[in-house]
Amino acid sequence: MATPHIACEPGDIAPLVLMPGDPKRAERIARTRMEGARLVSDVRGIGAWTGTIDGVPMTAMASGMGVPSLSIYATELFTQFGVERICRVGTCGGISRKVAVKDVVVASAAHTNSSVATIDVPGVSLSLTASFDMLRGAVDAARASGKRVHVGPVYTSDLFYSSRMDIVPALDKLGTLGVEMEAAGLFACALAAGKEAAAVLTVSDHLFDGSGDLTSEERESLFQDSLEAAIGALKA
Ligand SMILES: O=P(O)(O)O[C@H]1O[C@H](CO)[C@@H](O)[C@H]1O
Ligand SMILES: O=c1cc[nH]c(=O)[nH]1
Repeated sequence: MATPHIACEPGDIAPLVLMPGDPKRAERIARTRMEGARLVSDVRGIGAWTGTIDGVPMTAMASGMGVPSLSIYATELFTQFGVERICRVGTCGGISRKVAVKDVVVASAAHTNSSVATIDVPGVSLSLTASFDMLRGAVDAARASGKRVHVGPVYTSDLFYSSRMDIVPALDKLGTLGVEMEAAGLFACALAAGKEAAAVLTVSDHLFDGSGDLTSEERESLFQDSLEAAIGALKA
């Protein structure tokens, strides 16, 4: 049965989902890393591609940008399409000076200014964390490839263009690796549905040094290391 935002039958979506923010990245994952990929839904230009990766059925489908957009797709996938695990394959801006552009960041948790952390249980700010098994799978896969990988908390911001850049040094001091816009929402949707999620991010720019920032074309295409770690997370 189709939902308002996904026009296919539950059997058209695999239990394991790779979820970039960018629909073009989802299509690129399908065309370059999937076997037998077929487009099963394309509502609002958010293509859902289902095929196999290393013999395992998987779907690649974008979240769009921000927690509100991601939460629509993640909730429908978890609650209506039998999805068990979603791994975000995203980009982030570096906050910690330990991370460099093109490095892989595996989010163990996500701090956020989004209401997803506080809306469900009044008076409580929820801990929004990755699934332990998926986290371990992502880190093992990333380390096996010999690439630079960092594991730790990220900051999920509701705003890309924020007037509060003054908070970044405090986040840095608390060990926050980078900033992006969806991980906390994904972890919250998984919690609510009793399912699992993780987030693997390519560092696309650095808040304290913009000299090596990726171009929009590179943001779309330079995600190979993150993708392999995300596949490791889904298969763990
Ligand atoms: O590259 P994606 O996965 O979209 O992730 C990051 O890029 C977008 C902002 O440019 C936001 O969605 C942010 O989270
Ligand atoms: O949200 C994001 C994503 C990538 N880079 C940033 O600086 N912010």
